[in-house]
Amino acid sequence: MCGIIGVVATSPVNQLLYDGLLVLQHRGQDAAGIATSDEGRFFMHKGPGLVRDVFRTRNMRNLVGNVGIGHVRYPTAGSACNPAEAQPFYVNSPFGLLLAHNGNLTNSDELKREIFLSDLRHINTNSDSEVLLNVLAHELQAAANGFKLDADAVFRAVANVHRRCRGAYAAVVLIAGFGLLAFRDPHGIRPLVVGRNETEQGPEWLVASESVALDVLGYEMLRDVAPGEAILIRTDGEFMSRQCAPATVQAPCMFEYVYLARPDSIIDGISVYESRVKMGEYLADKLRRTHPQLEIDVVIPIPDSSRPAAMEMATRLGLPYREGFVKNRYIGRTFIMPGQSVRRKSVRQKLNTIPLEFKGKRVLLVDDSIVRGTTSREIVSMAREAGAKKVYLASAAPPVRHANVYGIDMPTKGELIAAGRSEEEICREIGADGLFYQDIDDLKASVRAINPTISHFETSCFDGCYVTGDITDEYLYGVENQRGQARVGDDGEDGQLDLNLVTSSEQ
Ligand SMILES: O=P(O)(O)OC[C@H]1O[C@H](OP(=O)(O)OP(=O)(O)O)[C@H](O)[C@@H]1O
Ligand SMILES: NC(=O)CC[C@H](N)C(=O)O
Ligand SMILES: [Mg+2]
Repeated sequence: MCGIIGVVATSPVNQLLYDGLLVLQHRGQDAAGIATSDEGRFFMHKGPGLVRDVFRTRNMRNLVGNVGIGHVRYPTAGSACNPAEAQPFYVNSPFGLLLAHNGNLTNSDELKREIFLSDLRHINTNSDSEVLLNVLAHELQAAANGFKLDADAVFRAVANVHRRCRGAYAAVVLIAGFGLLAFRDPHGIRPLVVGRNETEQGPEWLVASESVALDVLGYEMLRDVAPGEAILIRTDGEFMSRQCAPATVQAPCMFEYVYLARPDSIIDGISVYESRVKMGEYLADKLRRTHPQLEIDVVIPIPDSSRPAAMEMATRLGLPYREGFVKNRYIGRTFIMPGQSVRRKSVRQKLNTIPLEFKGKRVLLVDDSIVRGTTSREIVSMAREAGAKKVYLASAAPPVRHANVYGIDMPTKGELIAAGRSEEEICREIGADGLFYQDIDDLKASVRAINPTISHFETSCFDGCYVTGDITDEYLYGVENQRGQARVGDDGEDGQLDLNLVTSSEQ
């Protein structure tokens, strides 16, 4: 779940893209990049690290132009420490293209072979996003009418991308001298919204992973990009869109609502915050139903993402809500950090207890999800060290028992604390006195309560049902091996990349 952003404006966009990436930082902490376009010429700076570390004033000055795209990366293919896999990716032919991608292709190995053998294109990294760009490049070349590119050709090319690519992809693409293209896979697994800003010089358009970017940058939210849809904005501000997939079954990723997205975002008509509050409501009702005698003195959230659910649980159960853990705001999200040892260390560095809230009490700790158990193991023992009499743990999401192949880096079942374990065994493993999970149906109901028009969600990590229909055990086994090897040495490395590209503007 990387963060992507694209803009067509009437004035320079470098600062706007930087600010937008800062707002999307929670979606990827490993690398960042911005590319801009000015009169058919591309400018790009990208590298490993947080947005604030990757861009210096001199880099920003070089990013000229009124059109651009940006990316923050959380790798699901390749490795976190390879600077060559930072995005956007560039190909010079046809026309000059730059792409930023959120998601994960599930047939990238197959496509890579095909691209080499039939399309005569070379892929130089292990990133599936480079594959996506090359498929698009090939299809654009084939669809372009002679040397002239028009909107119809672009939409036909995206239709062929949908035909060839499997998995999850929300992408923004700069086409040199032509404009900004944005598209979402036929299931709409990863989010993408479009907004507009009226200026005296004409309309400006912004496409981003989450609506919070529109809010903060002063754009008015127009709508979500529909599953399978492509949006094309010419450099002069002309806006066009077309449905490019023959059949779509909308299935937004459930984990966006549980954890990934910011609570102040609205994805596919569902307020992330409201859905999390509902999760708390359903979980409180389940707890009362299944454990009517359980005595709890206080509800304590595990910051940050669990707060809305924890607060609602406390209200519903008629219990006090207390902030028992203080978070160091300068340490990023643990779950999306590369490498288990760094994740474990960061939980202790990030969270500290206020003993007063634990001493002699029966505490109910609430988290949004338990994935590898890194956070809960540490937190439960910290609560005991702080003097808690009983430590119960509730998870606003059901047990995560299956690998994710659509843009969340949990490719190996073995790393998931709930894989192959009963709830009692997980509870023992975590060291809690009781463990309470949300039911999958209640999770779905929590999200549907906000927007009943969406009937399907991508819930594979909870139920093992993969919406794209192409995921076999053999495939999952292959991914486990591949990712296991790629992650070795994911401990960070410096290496920034500047590109100052001259491209043709003769389209
Ligand atoms: O079981 P685990 O593998 O530890 O993963 C789950 C935990 O990771 C996330 O927190 P994170 O610290 O990433 O971010 P947050 O501050 O948004 O809660 C999530 O909110 C859980 O607390
Ligand atoms: N989490 C994502 O969206 C990752 C995008 C892409 N698969 C990469 O690894 O860079
Ligand atoms: Mg958390």
